[in-house]
Amino acid sequence: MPFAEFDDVTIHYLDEGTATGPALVLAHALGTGTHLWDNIVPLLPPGLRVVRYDARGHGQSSTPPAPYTMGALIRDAERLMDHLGLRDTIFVGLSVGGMVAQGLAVKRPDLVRALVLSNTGAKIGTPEIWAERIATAPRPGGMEELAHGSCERWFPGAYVKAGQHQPWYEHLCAHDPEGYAGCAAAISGTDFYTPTSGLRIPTLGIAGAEDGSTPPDLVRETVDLIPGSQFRLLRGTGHVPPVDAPADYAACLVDFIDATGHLRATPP
Ligand SMILES: O=C(O)CC1=CCC(=O)O1
Repeated sequence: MPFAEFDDVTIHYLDEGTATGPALVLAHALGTGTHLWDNIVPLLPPGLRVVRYDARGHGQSSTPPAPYTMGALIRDAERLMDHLGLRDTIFVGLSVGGMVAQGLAVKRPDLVRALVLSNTGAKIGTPEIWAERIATAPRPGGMEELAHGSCERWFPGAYVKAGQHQPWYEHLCAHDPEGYAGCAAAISGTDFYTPTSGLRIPTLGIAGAEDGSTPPDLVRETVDLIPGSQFRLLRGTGHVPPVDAPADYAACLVDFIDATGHLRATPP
């Protein structure tokens, strides 16, 4: 199981596909992990190197004491990519992963040649919403309460009614409250409207029509900060389309990878 050890955190990652190919990096949402991408990776074109990782406080990465800053989450991605010798990648970030994507592209343009900002925003929620979740996470039954609310916001009603959300509900219930609260604090303190509006790289925004966390208008407003960006609205899905609409989601990625010429790019 690959791990990268840094001074304050150990990051678990998966490095798949063609080792010498141009790279795609996948950064997940709050309360999920590398498995968010399980249905997507097999649908990506051959020839790519596909790297995904667990954010600090998530999955098999370590959980430093909360709270975390967005700067720390960005630094983790940066250090992992340097550790793996990745440059000129397409960085796909979903939700908080999309915030990391924006910050990383501003900080280290050598690492990111194109961006997919999926179900995310330059700013997500309000300090009050995040303070409430940070207080709830460590309470007895707190993660269950958060898991319930998350599934309501993340998935279309019919998906929840049919019980298809159940594995994700259980995953969220079992999530380390410190890791959840730590990353929630990072989101709470982040407003990327100004830095993101300075980006000048190919960008695709992906939104789910039934996303109760980062609605389509927020995703569109965010990618509109970057001149020339594209926007795709996926119907019948919510906040985590790699889970409930993998074929449509992968098709968006494949079209974008084609349009950027990434597979024709010379690997680093
Ligand atoms: O938990 C949510 O409602 C949605 C969310 C915000 C940031 C993230 O990664 O997930």
